[in-house]
Amino acid sequence: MSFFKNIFSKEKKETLDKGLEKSKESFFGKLSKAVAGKSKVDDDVLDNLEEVLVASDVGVTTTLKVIDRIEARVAKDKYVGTDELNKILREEIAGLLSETNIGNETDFVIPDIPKKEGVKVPYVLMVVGVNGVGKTTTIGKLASQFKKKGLKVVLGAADTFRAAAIDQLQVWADRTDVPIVRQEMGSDPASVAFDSLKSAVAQNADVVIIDTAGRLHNKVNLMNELTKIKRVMQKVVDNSPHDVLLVLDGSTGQNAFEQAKQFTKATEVTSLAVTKLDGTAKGGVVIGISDQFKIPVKYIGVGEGIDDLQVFNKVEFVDSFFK
Ligand SMILES: Nc1nc2c(ncn2[C@@H]2O[C@H](COP(=O)(O)OP(=O)(O)OP(=O)(O)O)[C@@H](O)[C@H]2O)c(=O)[nH]1
Repeated sequence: MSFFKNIFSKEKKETLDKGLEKSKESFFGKLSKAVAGKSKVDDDVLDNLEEVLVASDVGVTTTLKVIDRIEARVAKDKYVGTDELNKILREEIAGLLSETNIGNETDFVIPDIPKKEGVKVPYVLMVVGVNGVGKTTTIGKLASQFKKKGLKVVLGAADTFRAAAIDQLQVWADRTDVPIVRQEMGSDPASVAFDSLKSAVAQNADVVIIDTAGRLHNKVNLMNELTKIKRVMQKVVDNSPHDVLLVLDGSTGQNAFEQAKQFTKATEVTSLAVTKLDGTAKGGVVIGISDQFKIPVKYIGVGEGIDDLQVFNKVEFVDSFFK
């Protein structure tokens, strides 16, 4: 029985366990096969383990790092059963996640931004990511969670490239009963972001979430657009955005790595949300991306429902993944 069960809410744990079901099944099945019939950790076992990690979308670089650590820890040819190997693997992966995911957050909180000349300053969260990864849904879920915490939220529809994106954000604004700042399709995204921040300040809002367009096919445009949005936002709130959250679809495995690479080249990404971890066996992507890009995973999506976004907690994640 796991010690962590006592710390975290039962409901959250159940959703996480269920969300990671496919990743776990596939991981465990393969892990058991990797050591089946073996009585010691030899090159064969390490090779098999490497294959399992790569197949779980942990990524080659991170996989090799984990294998090296296990090799350094377990004396070659020493007897190690599945349970013990699993325990060692779990400890090494938890250690790896700890290098980037320093805190152990369990709740939707945002830092307080000091007042400026006596006026409340909202926390500015800019959300980036390509279309279809679950960006709008994540923004909606975040708005709902922050609101539940008693925070005043404003949404900014700065993805003006497609009318559907604005309309979809409007749907979430209505659903969560949160004000939204929007303009016509095709209007300047930076202007929408500027208006959103002005509106948030005027309304004494605690947090403003800015949706942006994620057209990766033209990296220079993307970079220019995000840079301009930031520059214009800083006219209203110093040092904004306080967080640039990149949303990645966990079910796309290696594609998510590629997107992380492109976005980190285009702008400074300060945190990650990995969505759609339910229904995929590629949960290992969380471990690899966080390790390779040295960016903390802040949120994970484990379902389509409004409450199916969780604050990423490395202890819970590893506990659930390896249970
Ligand atoms: N199963 C599951 N589905 C999710 C999750 N997050 C988002 N989705 C679904 O993914 C689909 C795409 O999500 P959107 O929020 O529309 O994606 P987007 O990135 O904003 O894409 P555009 O609106 O096309 O820009 C929707 O059907 C969501 O319900 C998740 O964690 N799990």
